[in-house]
Amino acid sequence: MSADDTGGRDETSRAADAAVADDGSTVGSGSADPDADPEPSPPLSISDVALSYGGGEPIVEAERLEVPAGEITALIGPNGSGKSTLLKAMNAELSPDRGAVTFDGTAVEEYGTTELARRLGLLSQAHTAPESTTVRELATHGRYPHRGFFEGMREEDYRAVDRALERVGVEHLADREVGGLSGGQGQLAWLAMTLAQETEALLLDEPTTYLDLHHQLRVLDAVRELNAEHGVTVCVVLHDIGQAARFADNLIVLKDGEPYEWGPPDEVVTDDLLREVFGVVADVGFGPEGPTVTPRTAVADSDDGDDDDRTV
Ligand SMILES: Nc1ncnc2c1ncn2[C@@H]1O[C@H](COP(=O)(O)OP(=O)(O)OP(=O)(O)O)[C@@H](O)[C@H]1O
Repeated sequence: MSADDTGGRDETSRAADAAVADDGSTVGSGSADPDADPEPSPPLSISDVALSYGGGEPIVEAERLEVPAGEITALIGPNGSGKSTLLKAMNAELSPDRGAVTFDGTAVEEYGTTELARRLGLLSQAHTAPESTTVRELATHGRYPHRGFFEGMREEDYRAVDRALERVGVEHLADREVGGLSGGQGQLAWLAMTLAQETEALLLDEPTTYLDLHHQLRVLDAVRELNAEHGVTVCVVLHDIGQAARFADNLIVLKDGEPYEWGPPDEVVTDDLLREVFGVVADVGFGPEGPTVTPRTAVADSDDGDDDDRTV
């Protein structure tokens, strides 16, 4: 699918407000039959958006993009191409200079902060918490949007925190202070906080950074599980293109702040794309789980992507 193709997806099939599922969780709309497919959470849509910091030159411009309802979409692109900036706009942290980002048909800025946080969870790259905060306390912060201002933790909040710690595999770190964690352990702790929010949609900015392969797969499995069990809509920034192609239902490729291509991985990932967008010569194959990518070498900086095959 090309960047300017509207895709014609039906935006009317939106889930009702989050309901309490059988296991007490509040993600998605739940279902009486555990074997039935969950009703998908709403989509995120971007139309005619220009994003900048402080009203300067646009960093991202996109006519139309969609993170489809109840599907996993990976946002990929070179360093500085605008992935985090786009995610910030999806979470109403950055107001568009033009156009709108909508979730469930409403511009994200029109939601109150707490209401949006109840429905949309963001794992950003910028983490700050007092060093003495324990992993469990951090995960507990994820429950604030679901509690009244003066309310303490309810039974369902404790259960949500336990579920998040378990999903991410950090129960054994629950009483450790975040200041004493390794980079990867810290990343998992912040992810547990985001999952404890139990939202209908998840925006994850490089959730696998710092993680060894086992933990990368564990995190992606946890996200896939949430998507399959609760229909959670996911937009995730990943740098490993092969991993993104295996994991996601759709890819959005950003280049220099503009959508270059979007659609299913087997349509999007080609050796031309890897060369022209990522500046790498790579072999692209097709396995049972979708495209496989074997990077060979970096294209020389002076190569403009024409027929010249020089490599560094
Ligand atoms: N707070 C900011 N103020 C001004 N410019 C910014 C700010 N944050 C990012 N930028 C600029 O916006 C552009 C896109 O940055 P962004 O972080 O969105 O890219 P990215 O694709 O997520 O990159 P990476 O893969 O390196 O994380 C870059 O040129 C960056 O320098």
